[in-house]
Amino acid sequence: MTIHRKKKIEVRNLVKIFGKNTQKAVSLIEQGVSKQEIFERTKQTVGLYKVNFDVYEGETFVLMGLSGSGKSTLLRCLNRLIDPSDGHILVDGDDIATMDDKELREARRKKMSMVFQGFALLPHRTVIDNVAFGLEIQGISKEERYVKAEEAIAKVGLKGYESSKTSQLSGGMQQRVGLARALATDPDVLLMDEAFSALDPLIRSEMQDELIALQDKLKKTIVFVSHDLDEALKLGDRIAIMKDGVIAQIGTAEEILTNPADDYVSEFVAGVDRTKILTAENIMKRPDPVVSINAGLTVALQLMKKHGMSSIFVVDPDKVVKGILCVDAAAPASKEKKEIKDVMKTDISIIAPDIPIKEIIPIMAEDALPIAVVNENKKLLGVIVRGSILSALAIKEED
Ligand SMILES: Nc1ncnc2c1ncn2[C@@H]1O[C@H](COP(=O)(O)OP(=O)(O)OP(=O)(O)O)[C@@H](O)[C@H]1O
Repeated sequence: MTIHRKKKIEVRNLVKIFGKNTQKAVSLIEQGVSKQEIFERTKQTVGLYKVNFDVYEGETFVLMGLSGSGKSTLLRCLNRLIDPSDGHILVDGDDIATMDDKELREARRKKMSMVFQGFALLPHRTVIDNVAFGLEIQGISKEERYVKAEEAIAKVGLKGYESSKTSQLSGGMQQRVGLARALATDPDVLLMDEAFSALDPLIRSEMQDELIALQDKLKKTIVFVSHDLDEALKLGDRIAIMKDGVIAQIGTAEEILTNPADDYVSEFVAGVDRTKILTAENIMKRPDPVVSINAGLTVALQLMKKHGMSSIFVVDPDKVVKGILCVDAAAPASKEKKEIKDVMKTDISIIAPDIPIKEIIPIMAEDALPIAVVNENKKLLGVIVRGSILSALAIKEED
């Protein structure tokens, strides 16, 4: 990643062994013995082994993996709901792993909140009491906690429901209460453990959209656990794929789909609809050569011949796309002393780099000419031809 951003969380060599004889288990892992065999031989469970990653400020980082891969253990180590066996968890440079109780309480109060699966609400209390509860246990005055609770309730769109009993609310609304409770303390970091897994698919998708919208405004650092790949791809700026307590790959959705680190990750992502995830930017080719609108048709024809192209994009001196020149039109026109601008096709397909393949396919079907990928100033960034889509989707061309 080239953008320079502040690291909010740095996890270093994190190990969690469930059981008493952690050293024995660690030495077996180091000999390459599998998690399953370690359990059979020692009754120790490897929860996490030498996990390393960073989460940047304002990022949504998703921990993803099959059941038992260690996602929840990892998330719970971040705020020490589970004590790690070894390693470091730096939040703003302070090591959560080595904090004493007082420091830990302080860090949890100021820095991190957790949103649980199944909401963990008090059913007979009202919405506002539930939201204020987190502040109450932190010893914040009644007046202040109700002001903050009101604010958090508004953020999650529950204004008007302050005095409803949570047991009377729908699942989606209950999860909003859980989210409001986590937001009430205004934490920098939100830890979300399968937060939407208990919701039915439609509500779940709605909550995902709302989290994305909320995150656009609040810009928290979010670590989100999910076993659902679609959810991970939708929410995560980056995703860590876990297997047997280790991280198999960390990357953006595009990186993981286009360049899976191993067979495990490949299998994991095999069923994903790539046309929804991969964008123009991921599949475009470099746009060279292009021809200047001020060049002659002979130059354009030579370029096309040299590079085996049947068409070429025409650009102005600022690299802004002006049209496309096809060899069929250029060849006869060059004999009539015409200029590029007289014969180029100006009605061309132009798309932004973040357009998913799903939306590019119909454009390509309508017009077989290459598509120009341009930035907001219409400068040419890349070119998409039929083959770019086919190879991105790993489809063999029949003819
Ligand atoms: N308290 C515990 N005592 C012993 N083993 C545990 C404990 N908690 C978790 N484990 C084991 O640690 C491993 C990782 O579990 P964890 O719950 O973190 O996985 P997960 O990826 O979150 O799975 P799920 O999606 O099912 O919640 C599993 O093998 C699990 O059995």
